[in-house]
Amino acid sequence: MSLVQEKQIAITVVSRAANLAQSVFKKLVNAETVTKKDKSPVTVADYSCQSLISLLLSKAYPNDPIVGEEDAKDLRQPTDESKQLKNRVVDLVNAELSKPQAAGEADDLELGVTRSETELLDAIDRGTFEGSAKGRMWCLDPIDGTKGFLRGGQYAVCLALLIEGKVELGVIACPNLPVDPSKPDGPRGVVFGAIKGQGAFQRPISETNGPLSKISMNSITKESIAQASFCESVESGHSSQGDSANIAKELNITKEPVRMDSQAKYCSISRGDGDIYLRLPVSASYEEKIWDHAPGRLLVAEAGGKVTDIHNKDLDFSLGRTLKNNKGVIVAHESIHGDVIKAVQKVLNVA
Ligand SMILES: Nc1ncnc2c1ncn2[C@@H]1O[C@H](COP(=O)(O)O)[C@@H](OP(=O)(O)O)[C@H]1O
Ligand SMILES: [Mg+2]
Repeated sequence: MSLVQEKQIAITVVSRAANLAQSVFKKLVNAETVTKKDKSPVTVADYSCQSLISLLLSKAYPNDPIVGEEDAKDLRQPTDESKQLKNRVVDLVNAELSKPQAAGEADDLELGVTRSETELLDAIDRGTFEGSAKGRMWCLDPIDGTKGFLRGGQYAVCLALLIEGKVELGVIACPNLPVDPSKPDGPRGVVFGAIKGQGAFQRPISETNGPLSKISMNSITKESIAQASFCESVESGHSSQGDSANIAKELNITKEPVRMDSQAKYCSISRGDGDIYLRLPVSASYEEKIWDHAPGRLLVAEAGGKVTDIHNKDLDFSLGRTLKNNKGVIVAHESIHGDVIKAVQKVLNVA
């Protein structure tokens, strides 16, 4: 199967999951959110989107492993809370699966058919692959930016295909991002995608049969770097906002940072809504997760940007479920990435 066909499949499954997420968005009740051992929240939408995407992917690629953020352990507990959550997941996924195939959606996914509870829970657990430098694997973040999802901000459904440890295809759906950035109150919901060597594109999620438009980062030079705008996490625990302010000062950037949850940051700068994305380590021990960066990294690269860590090393997706050989993430247009790295290394006192 060609990467172009795989792209159509990835866009279809991610867009379906984005529809599902949108239907849950803001309607969550407490019983639909649980707190994981590491204290991060996980919602009925995280489980449902992982189930839906893993299930559809396994129709198209029964042998491909999936590295997904969630597992179904909590849904399999014999408590009332777990049962309630599980029933809601099954209902939501089946409601989306039962919608017939629309024009433009990929064939062979058996859309229009509901599934048993066992199939849907097993699909979630297909995401427990440990990662590999060999062969094919999919990398899935069913709801990236769960805190953004809960607070009514940005969130993203993120899927990437990796071959021999390299990202070959990436698709990200942002249900809450304006279709036209100049009309923040206009329609929302955009799907972004990229194939290695073939560019980056976007399309409204709802237009399953609509054209994909090519996107690119703003061209920016050393001379205009002071006019750049940068984005970072809303969560100060995910990226040091004090360090980013000092880096901005070092680059003579005066615009306030744009704070946004999820890989919507990669999407925004890929289409020129901003110029730089800084993710600066808060704790020395945290290892970035591959599903938080795989599709975003390809999207930016295909839109004219460069993505490295704070040591100017490429992100290495071949080492398991985390980027264990990288620290932080620095994203900027190729023409200014070197200058941004210099400022980052000066402020953080690293080389
Ligand atoms: N201490 C930390 N440093 C950096 N990232 C962290 C972190 N703790 C959690 N994260 C990750 O940050 C992601 C959200 O990124 P952002 O801050 O850009 O919105 C979370 O994804 P999920 O929301 O999918 O769990 C989670 O994987
Ligand atoms: Mg995430």
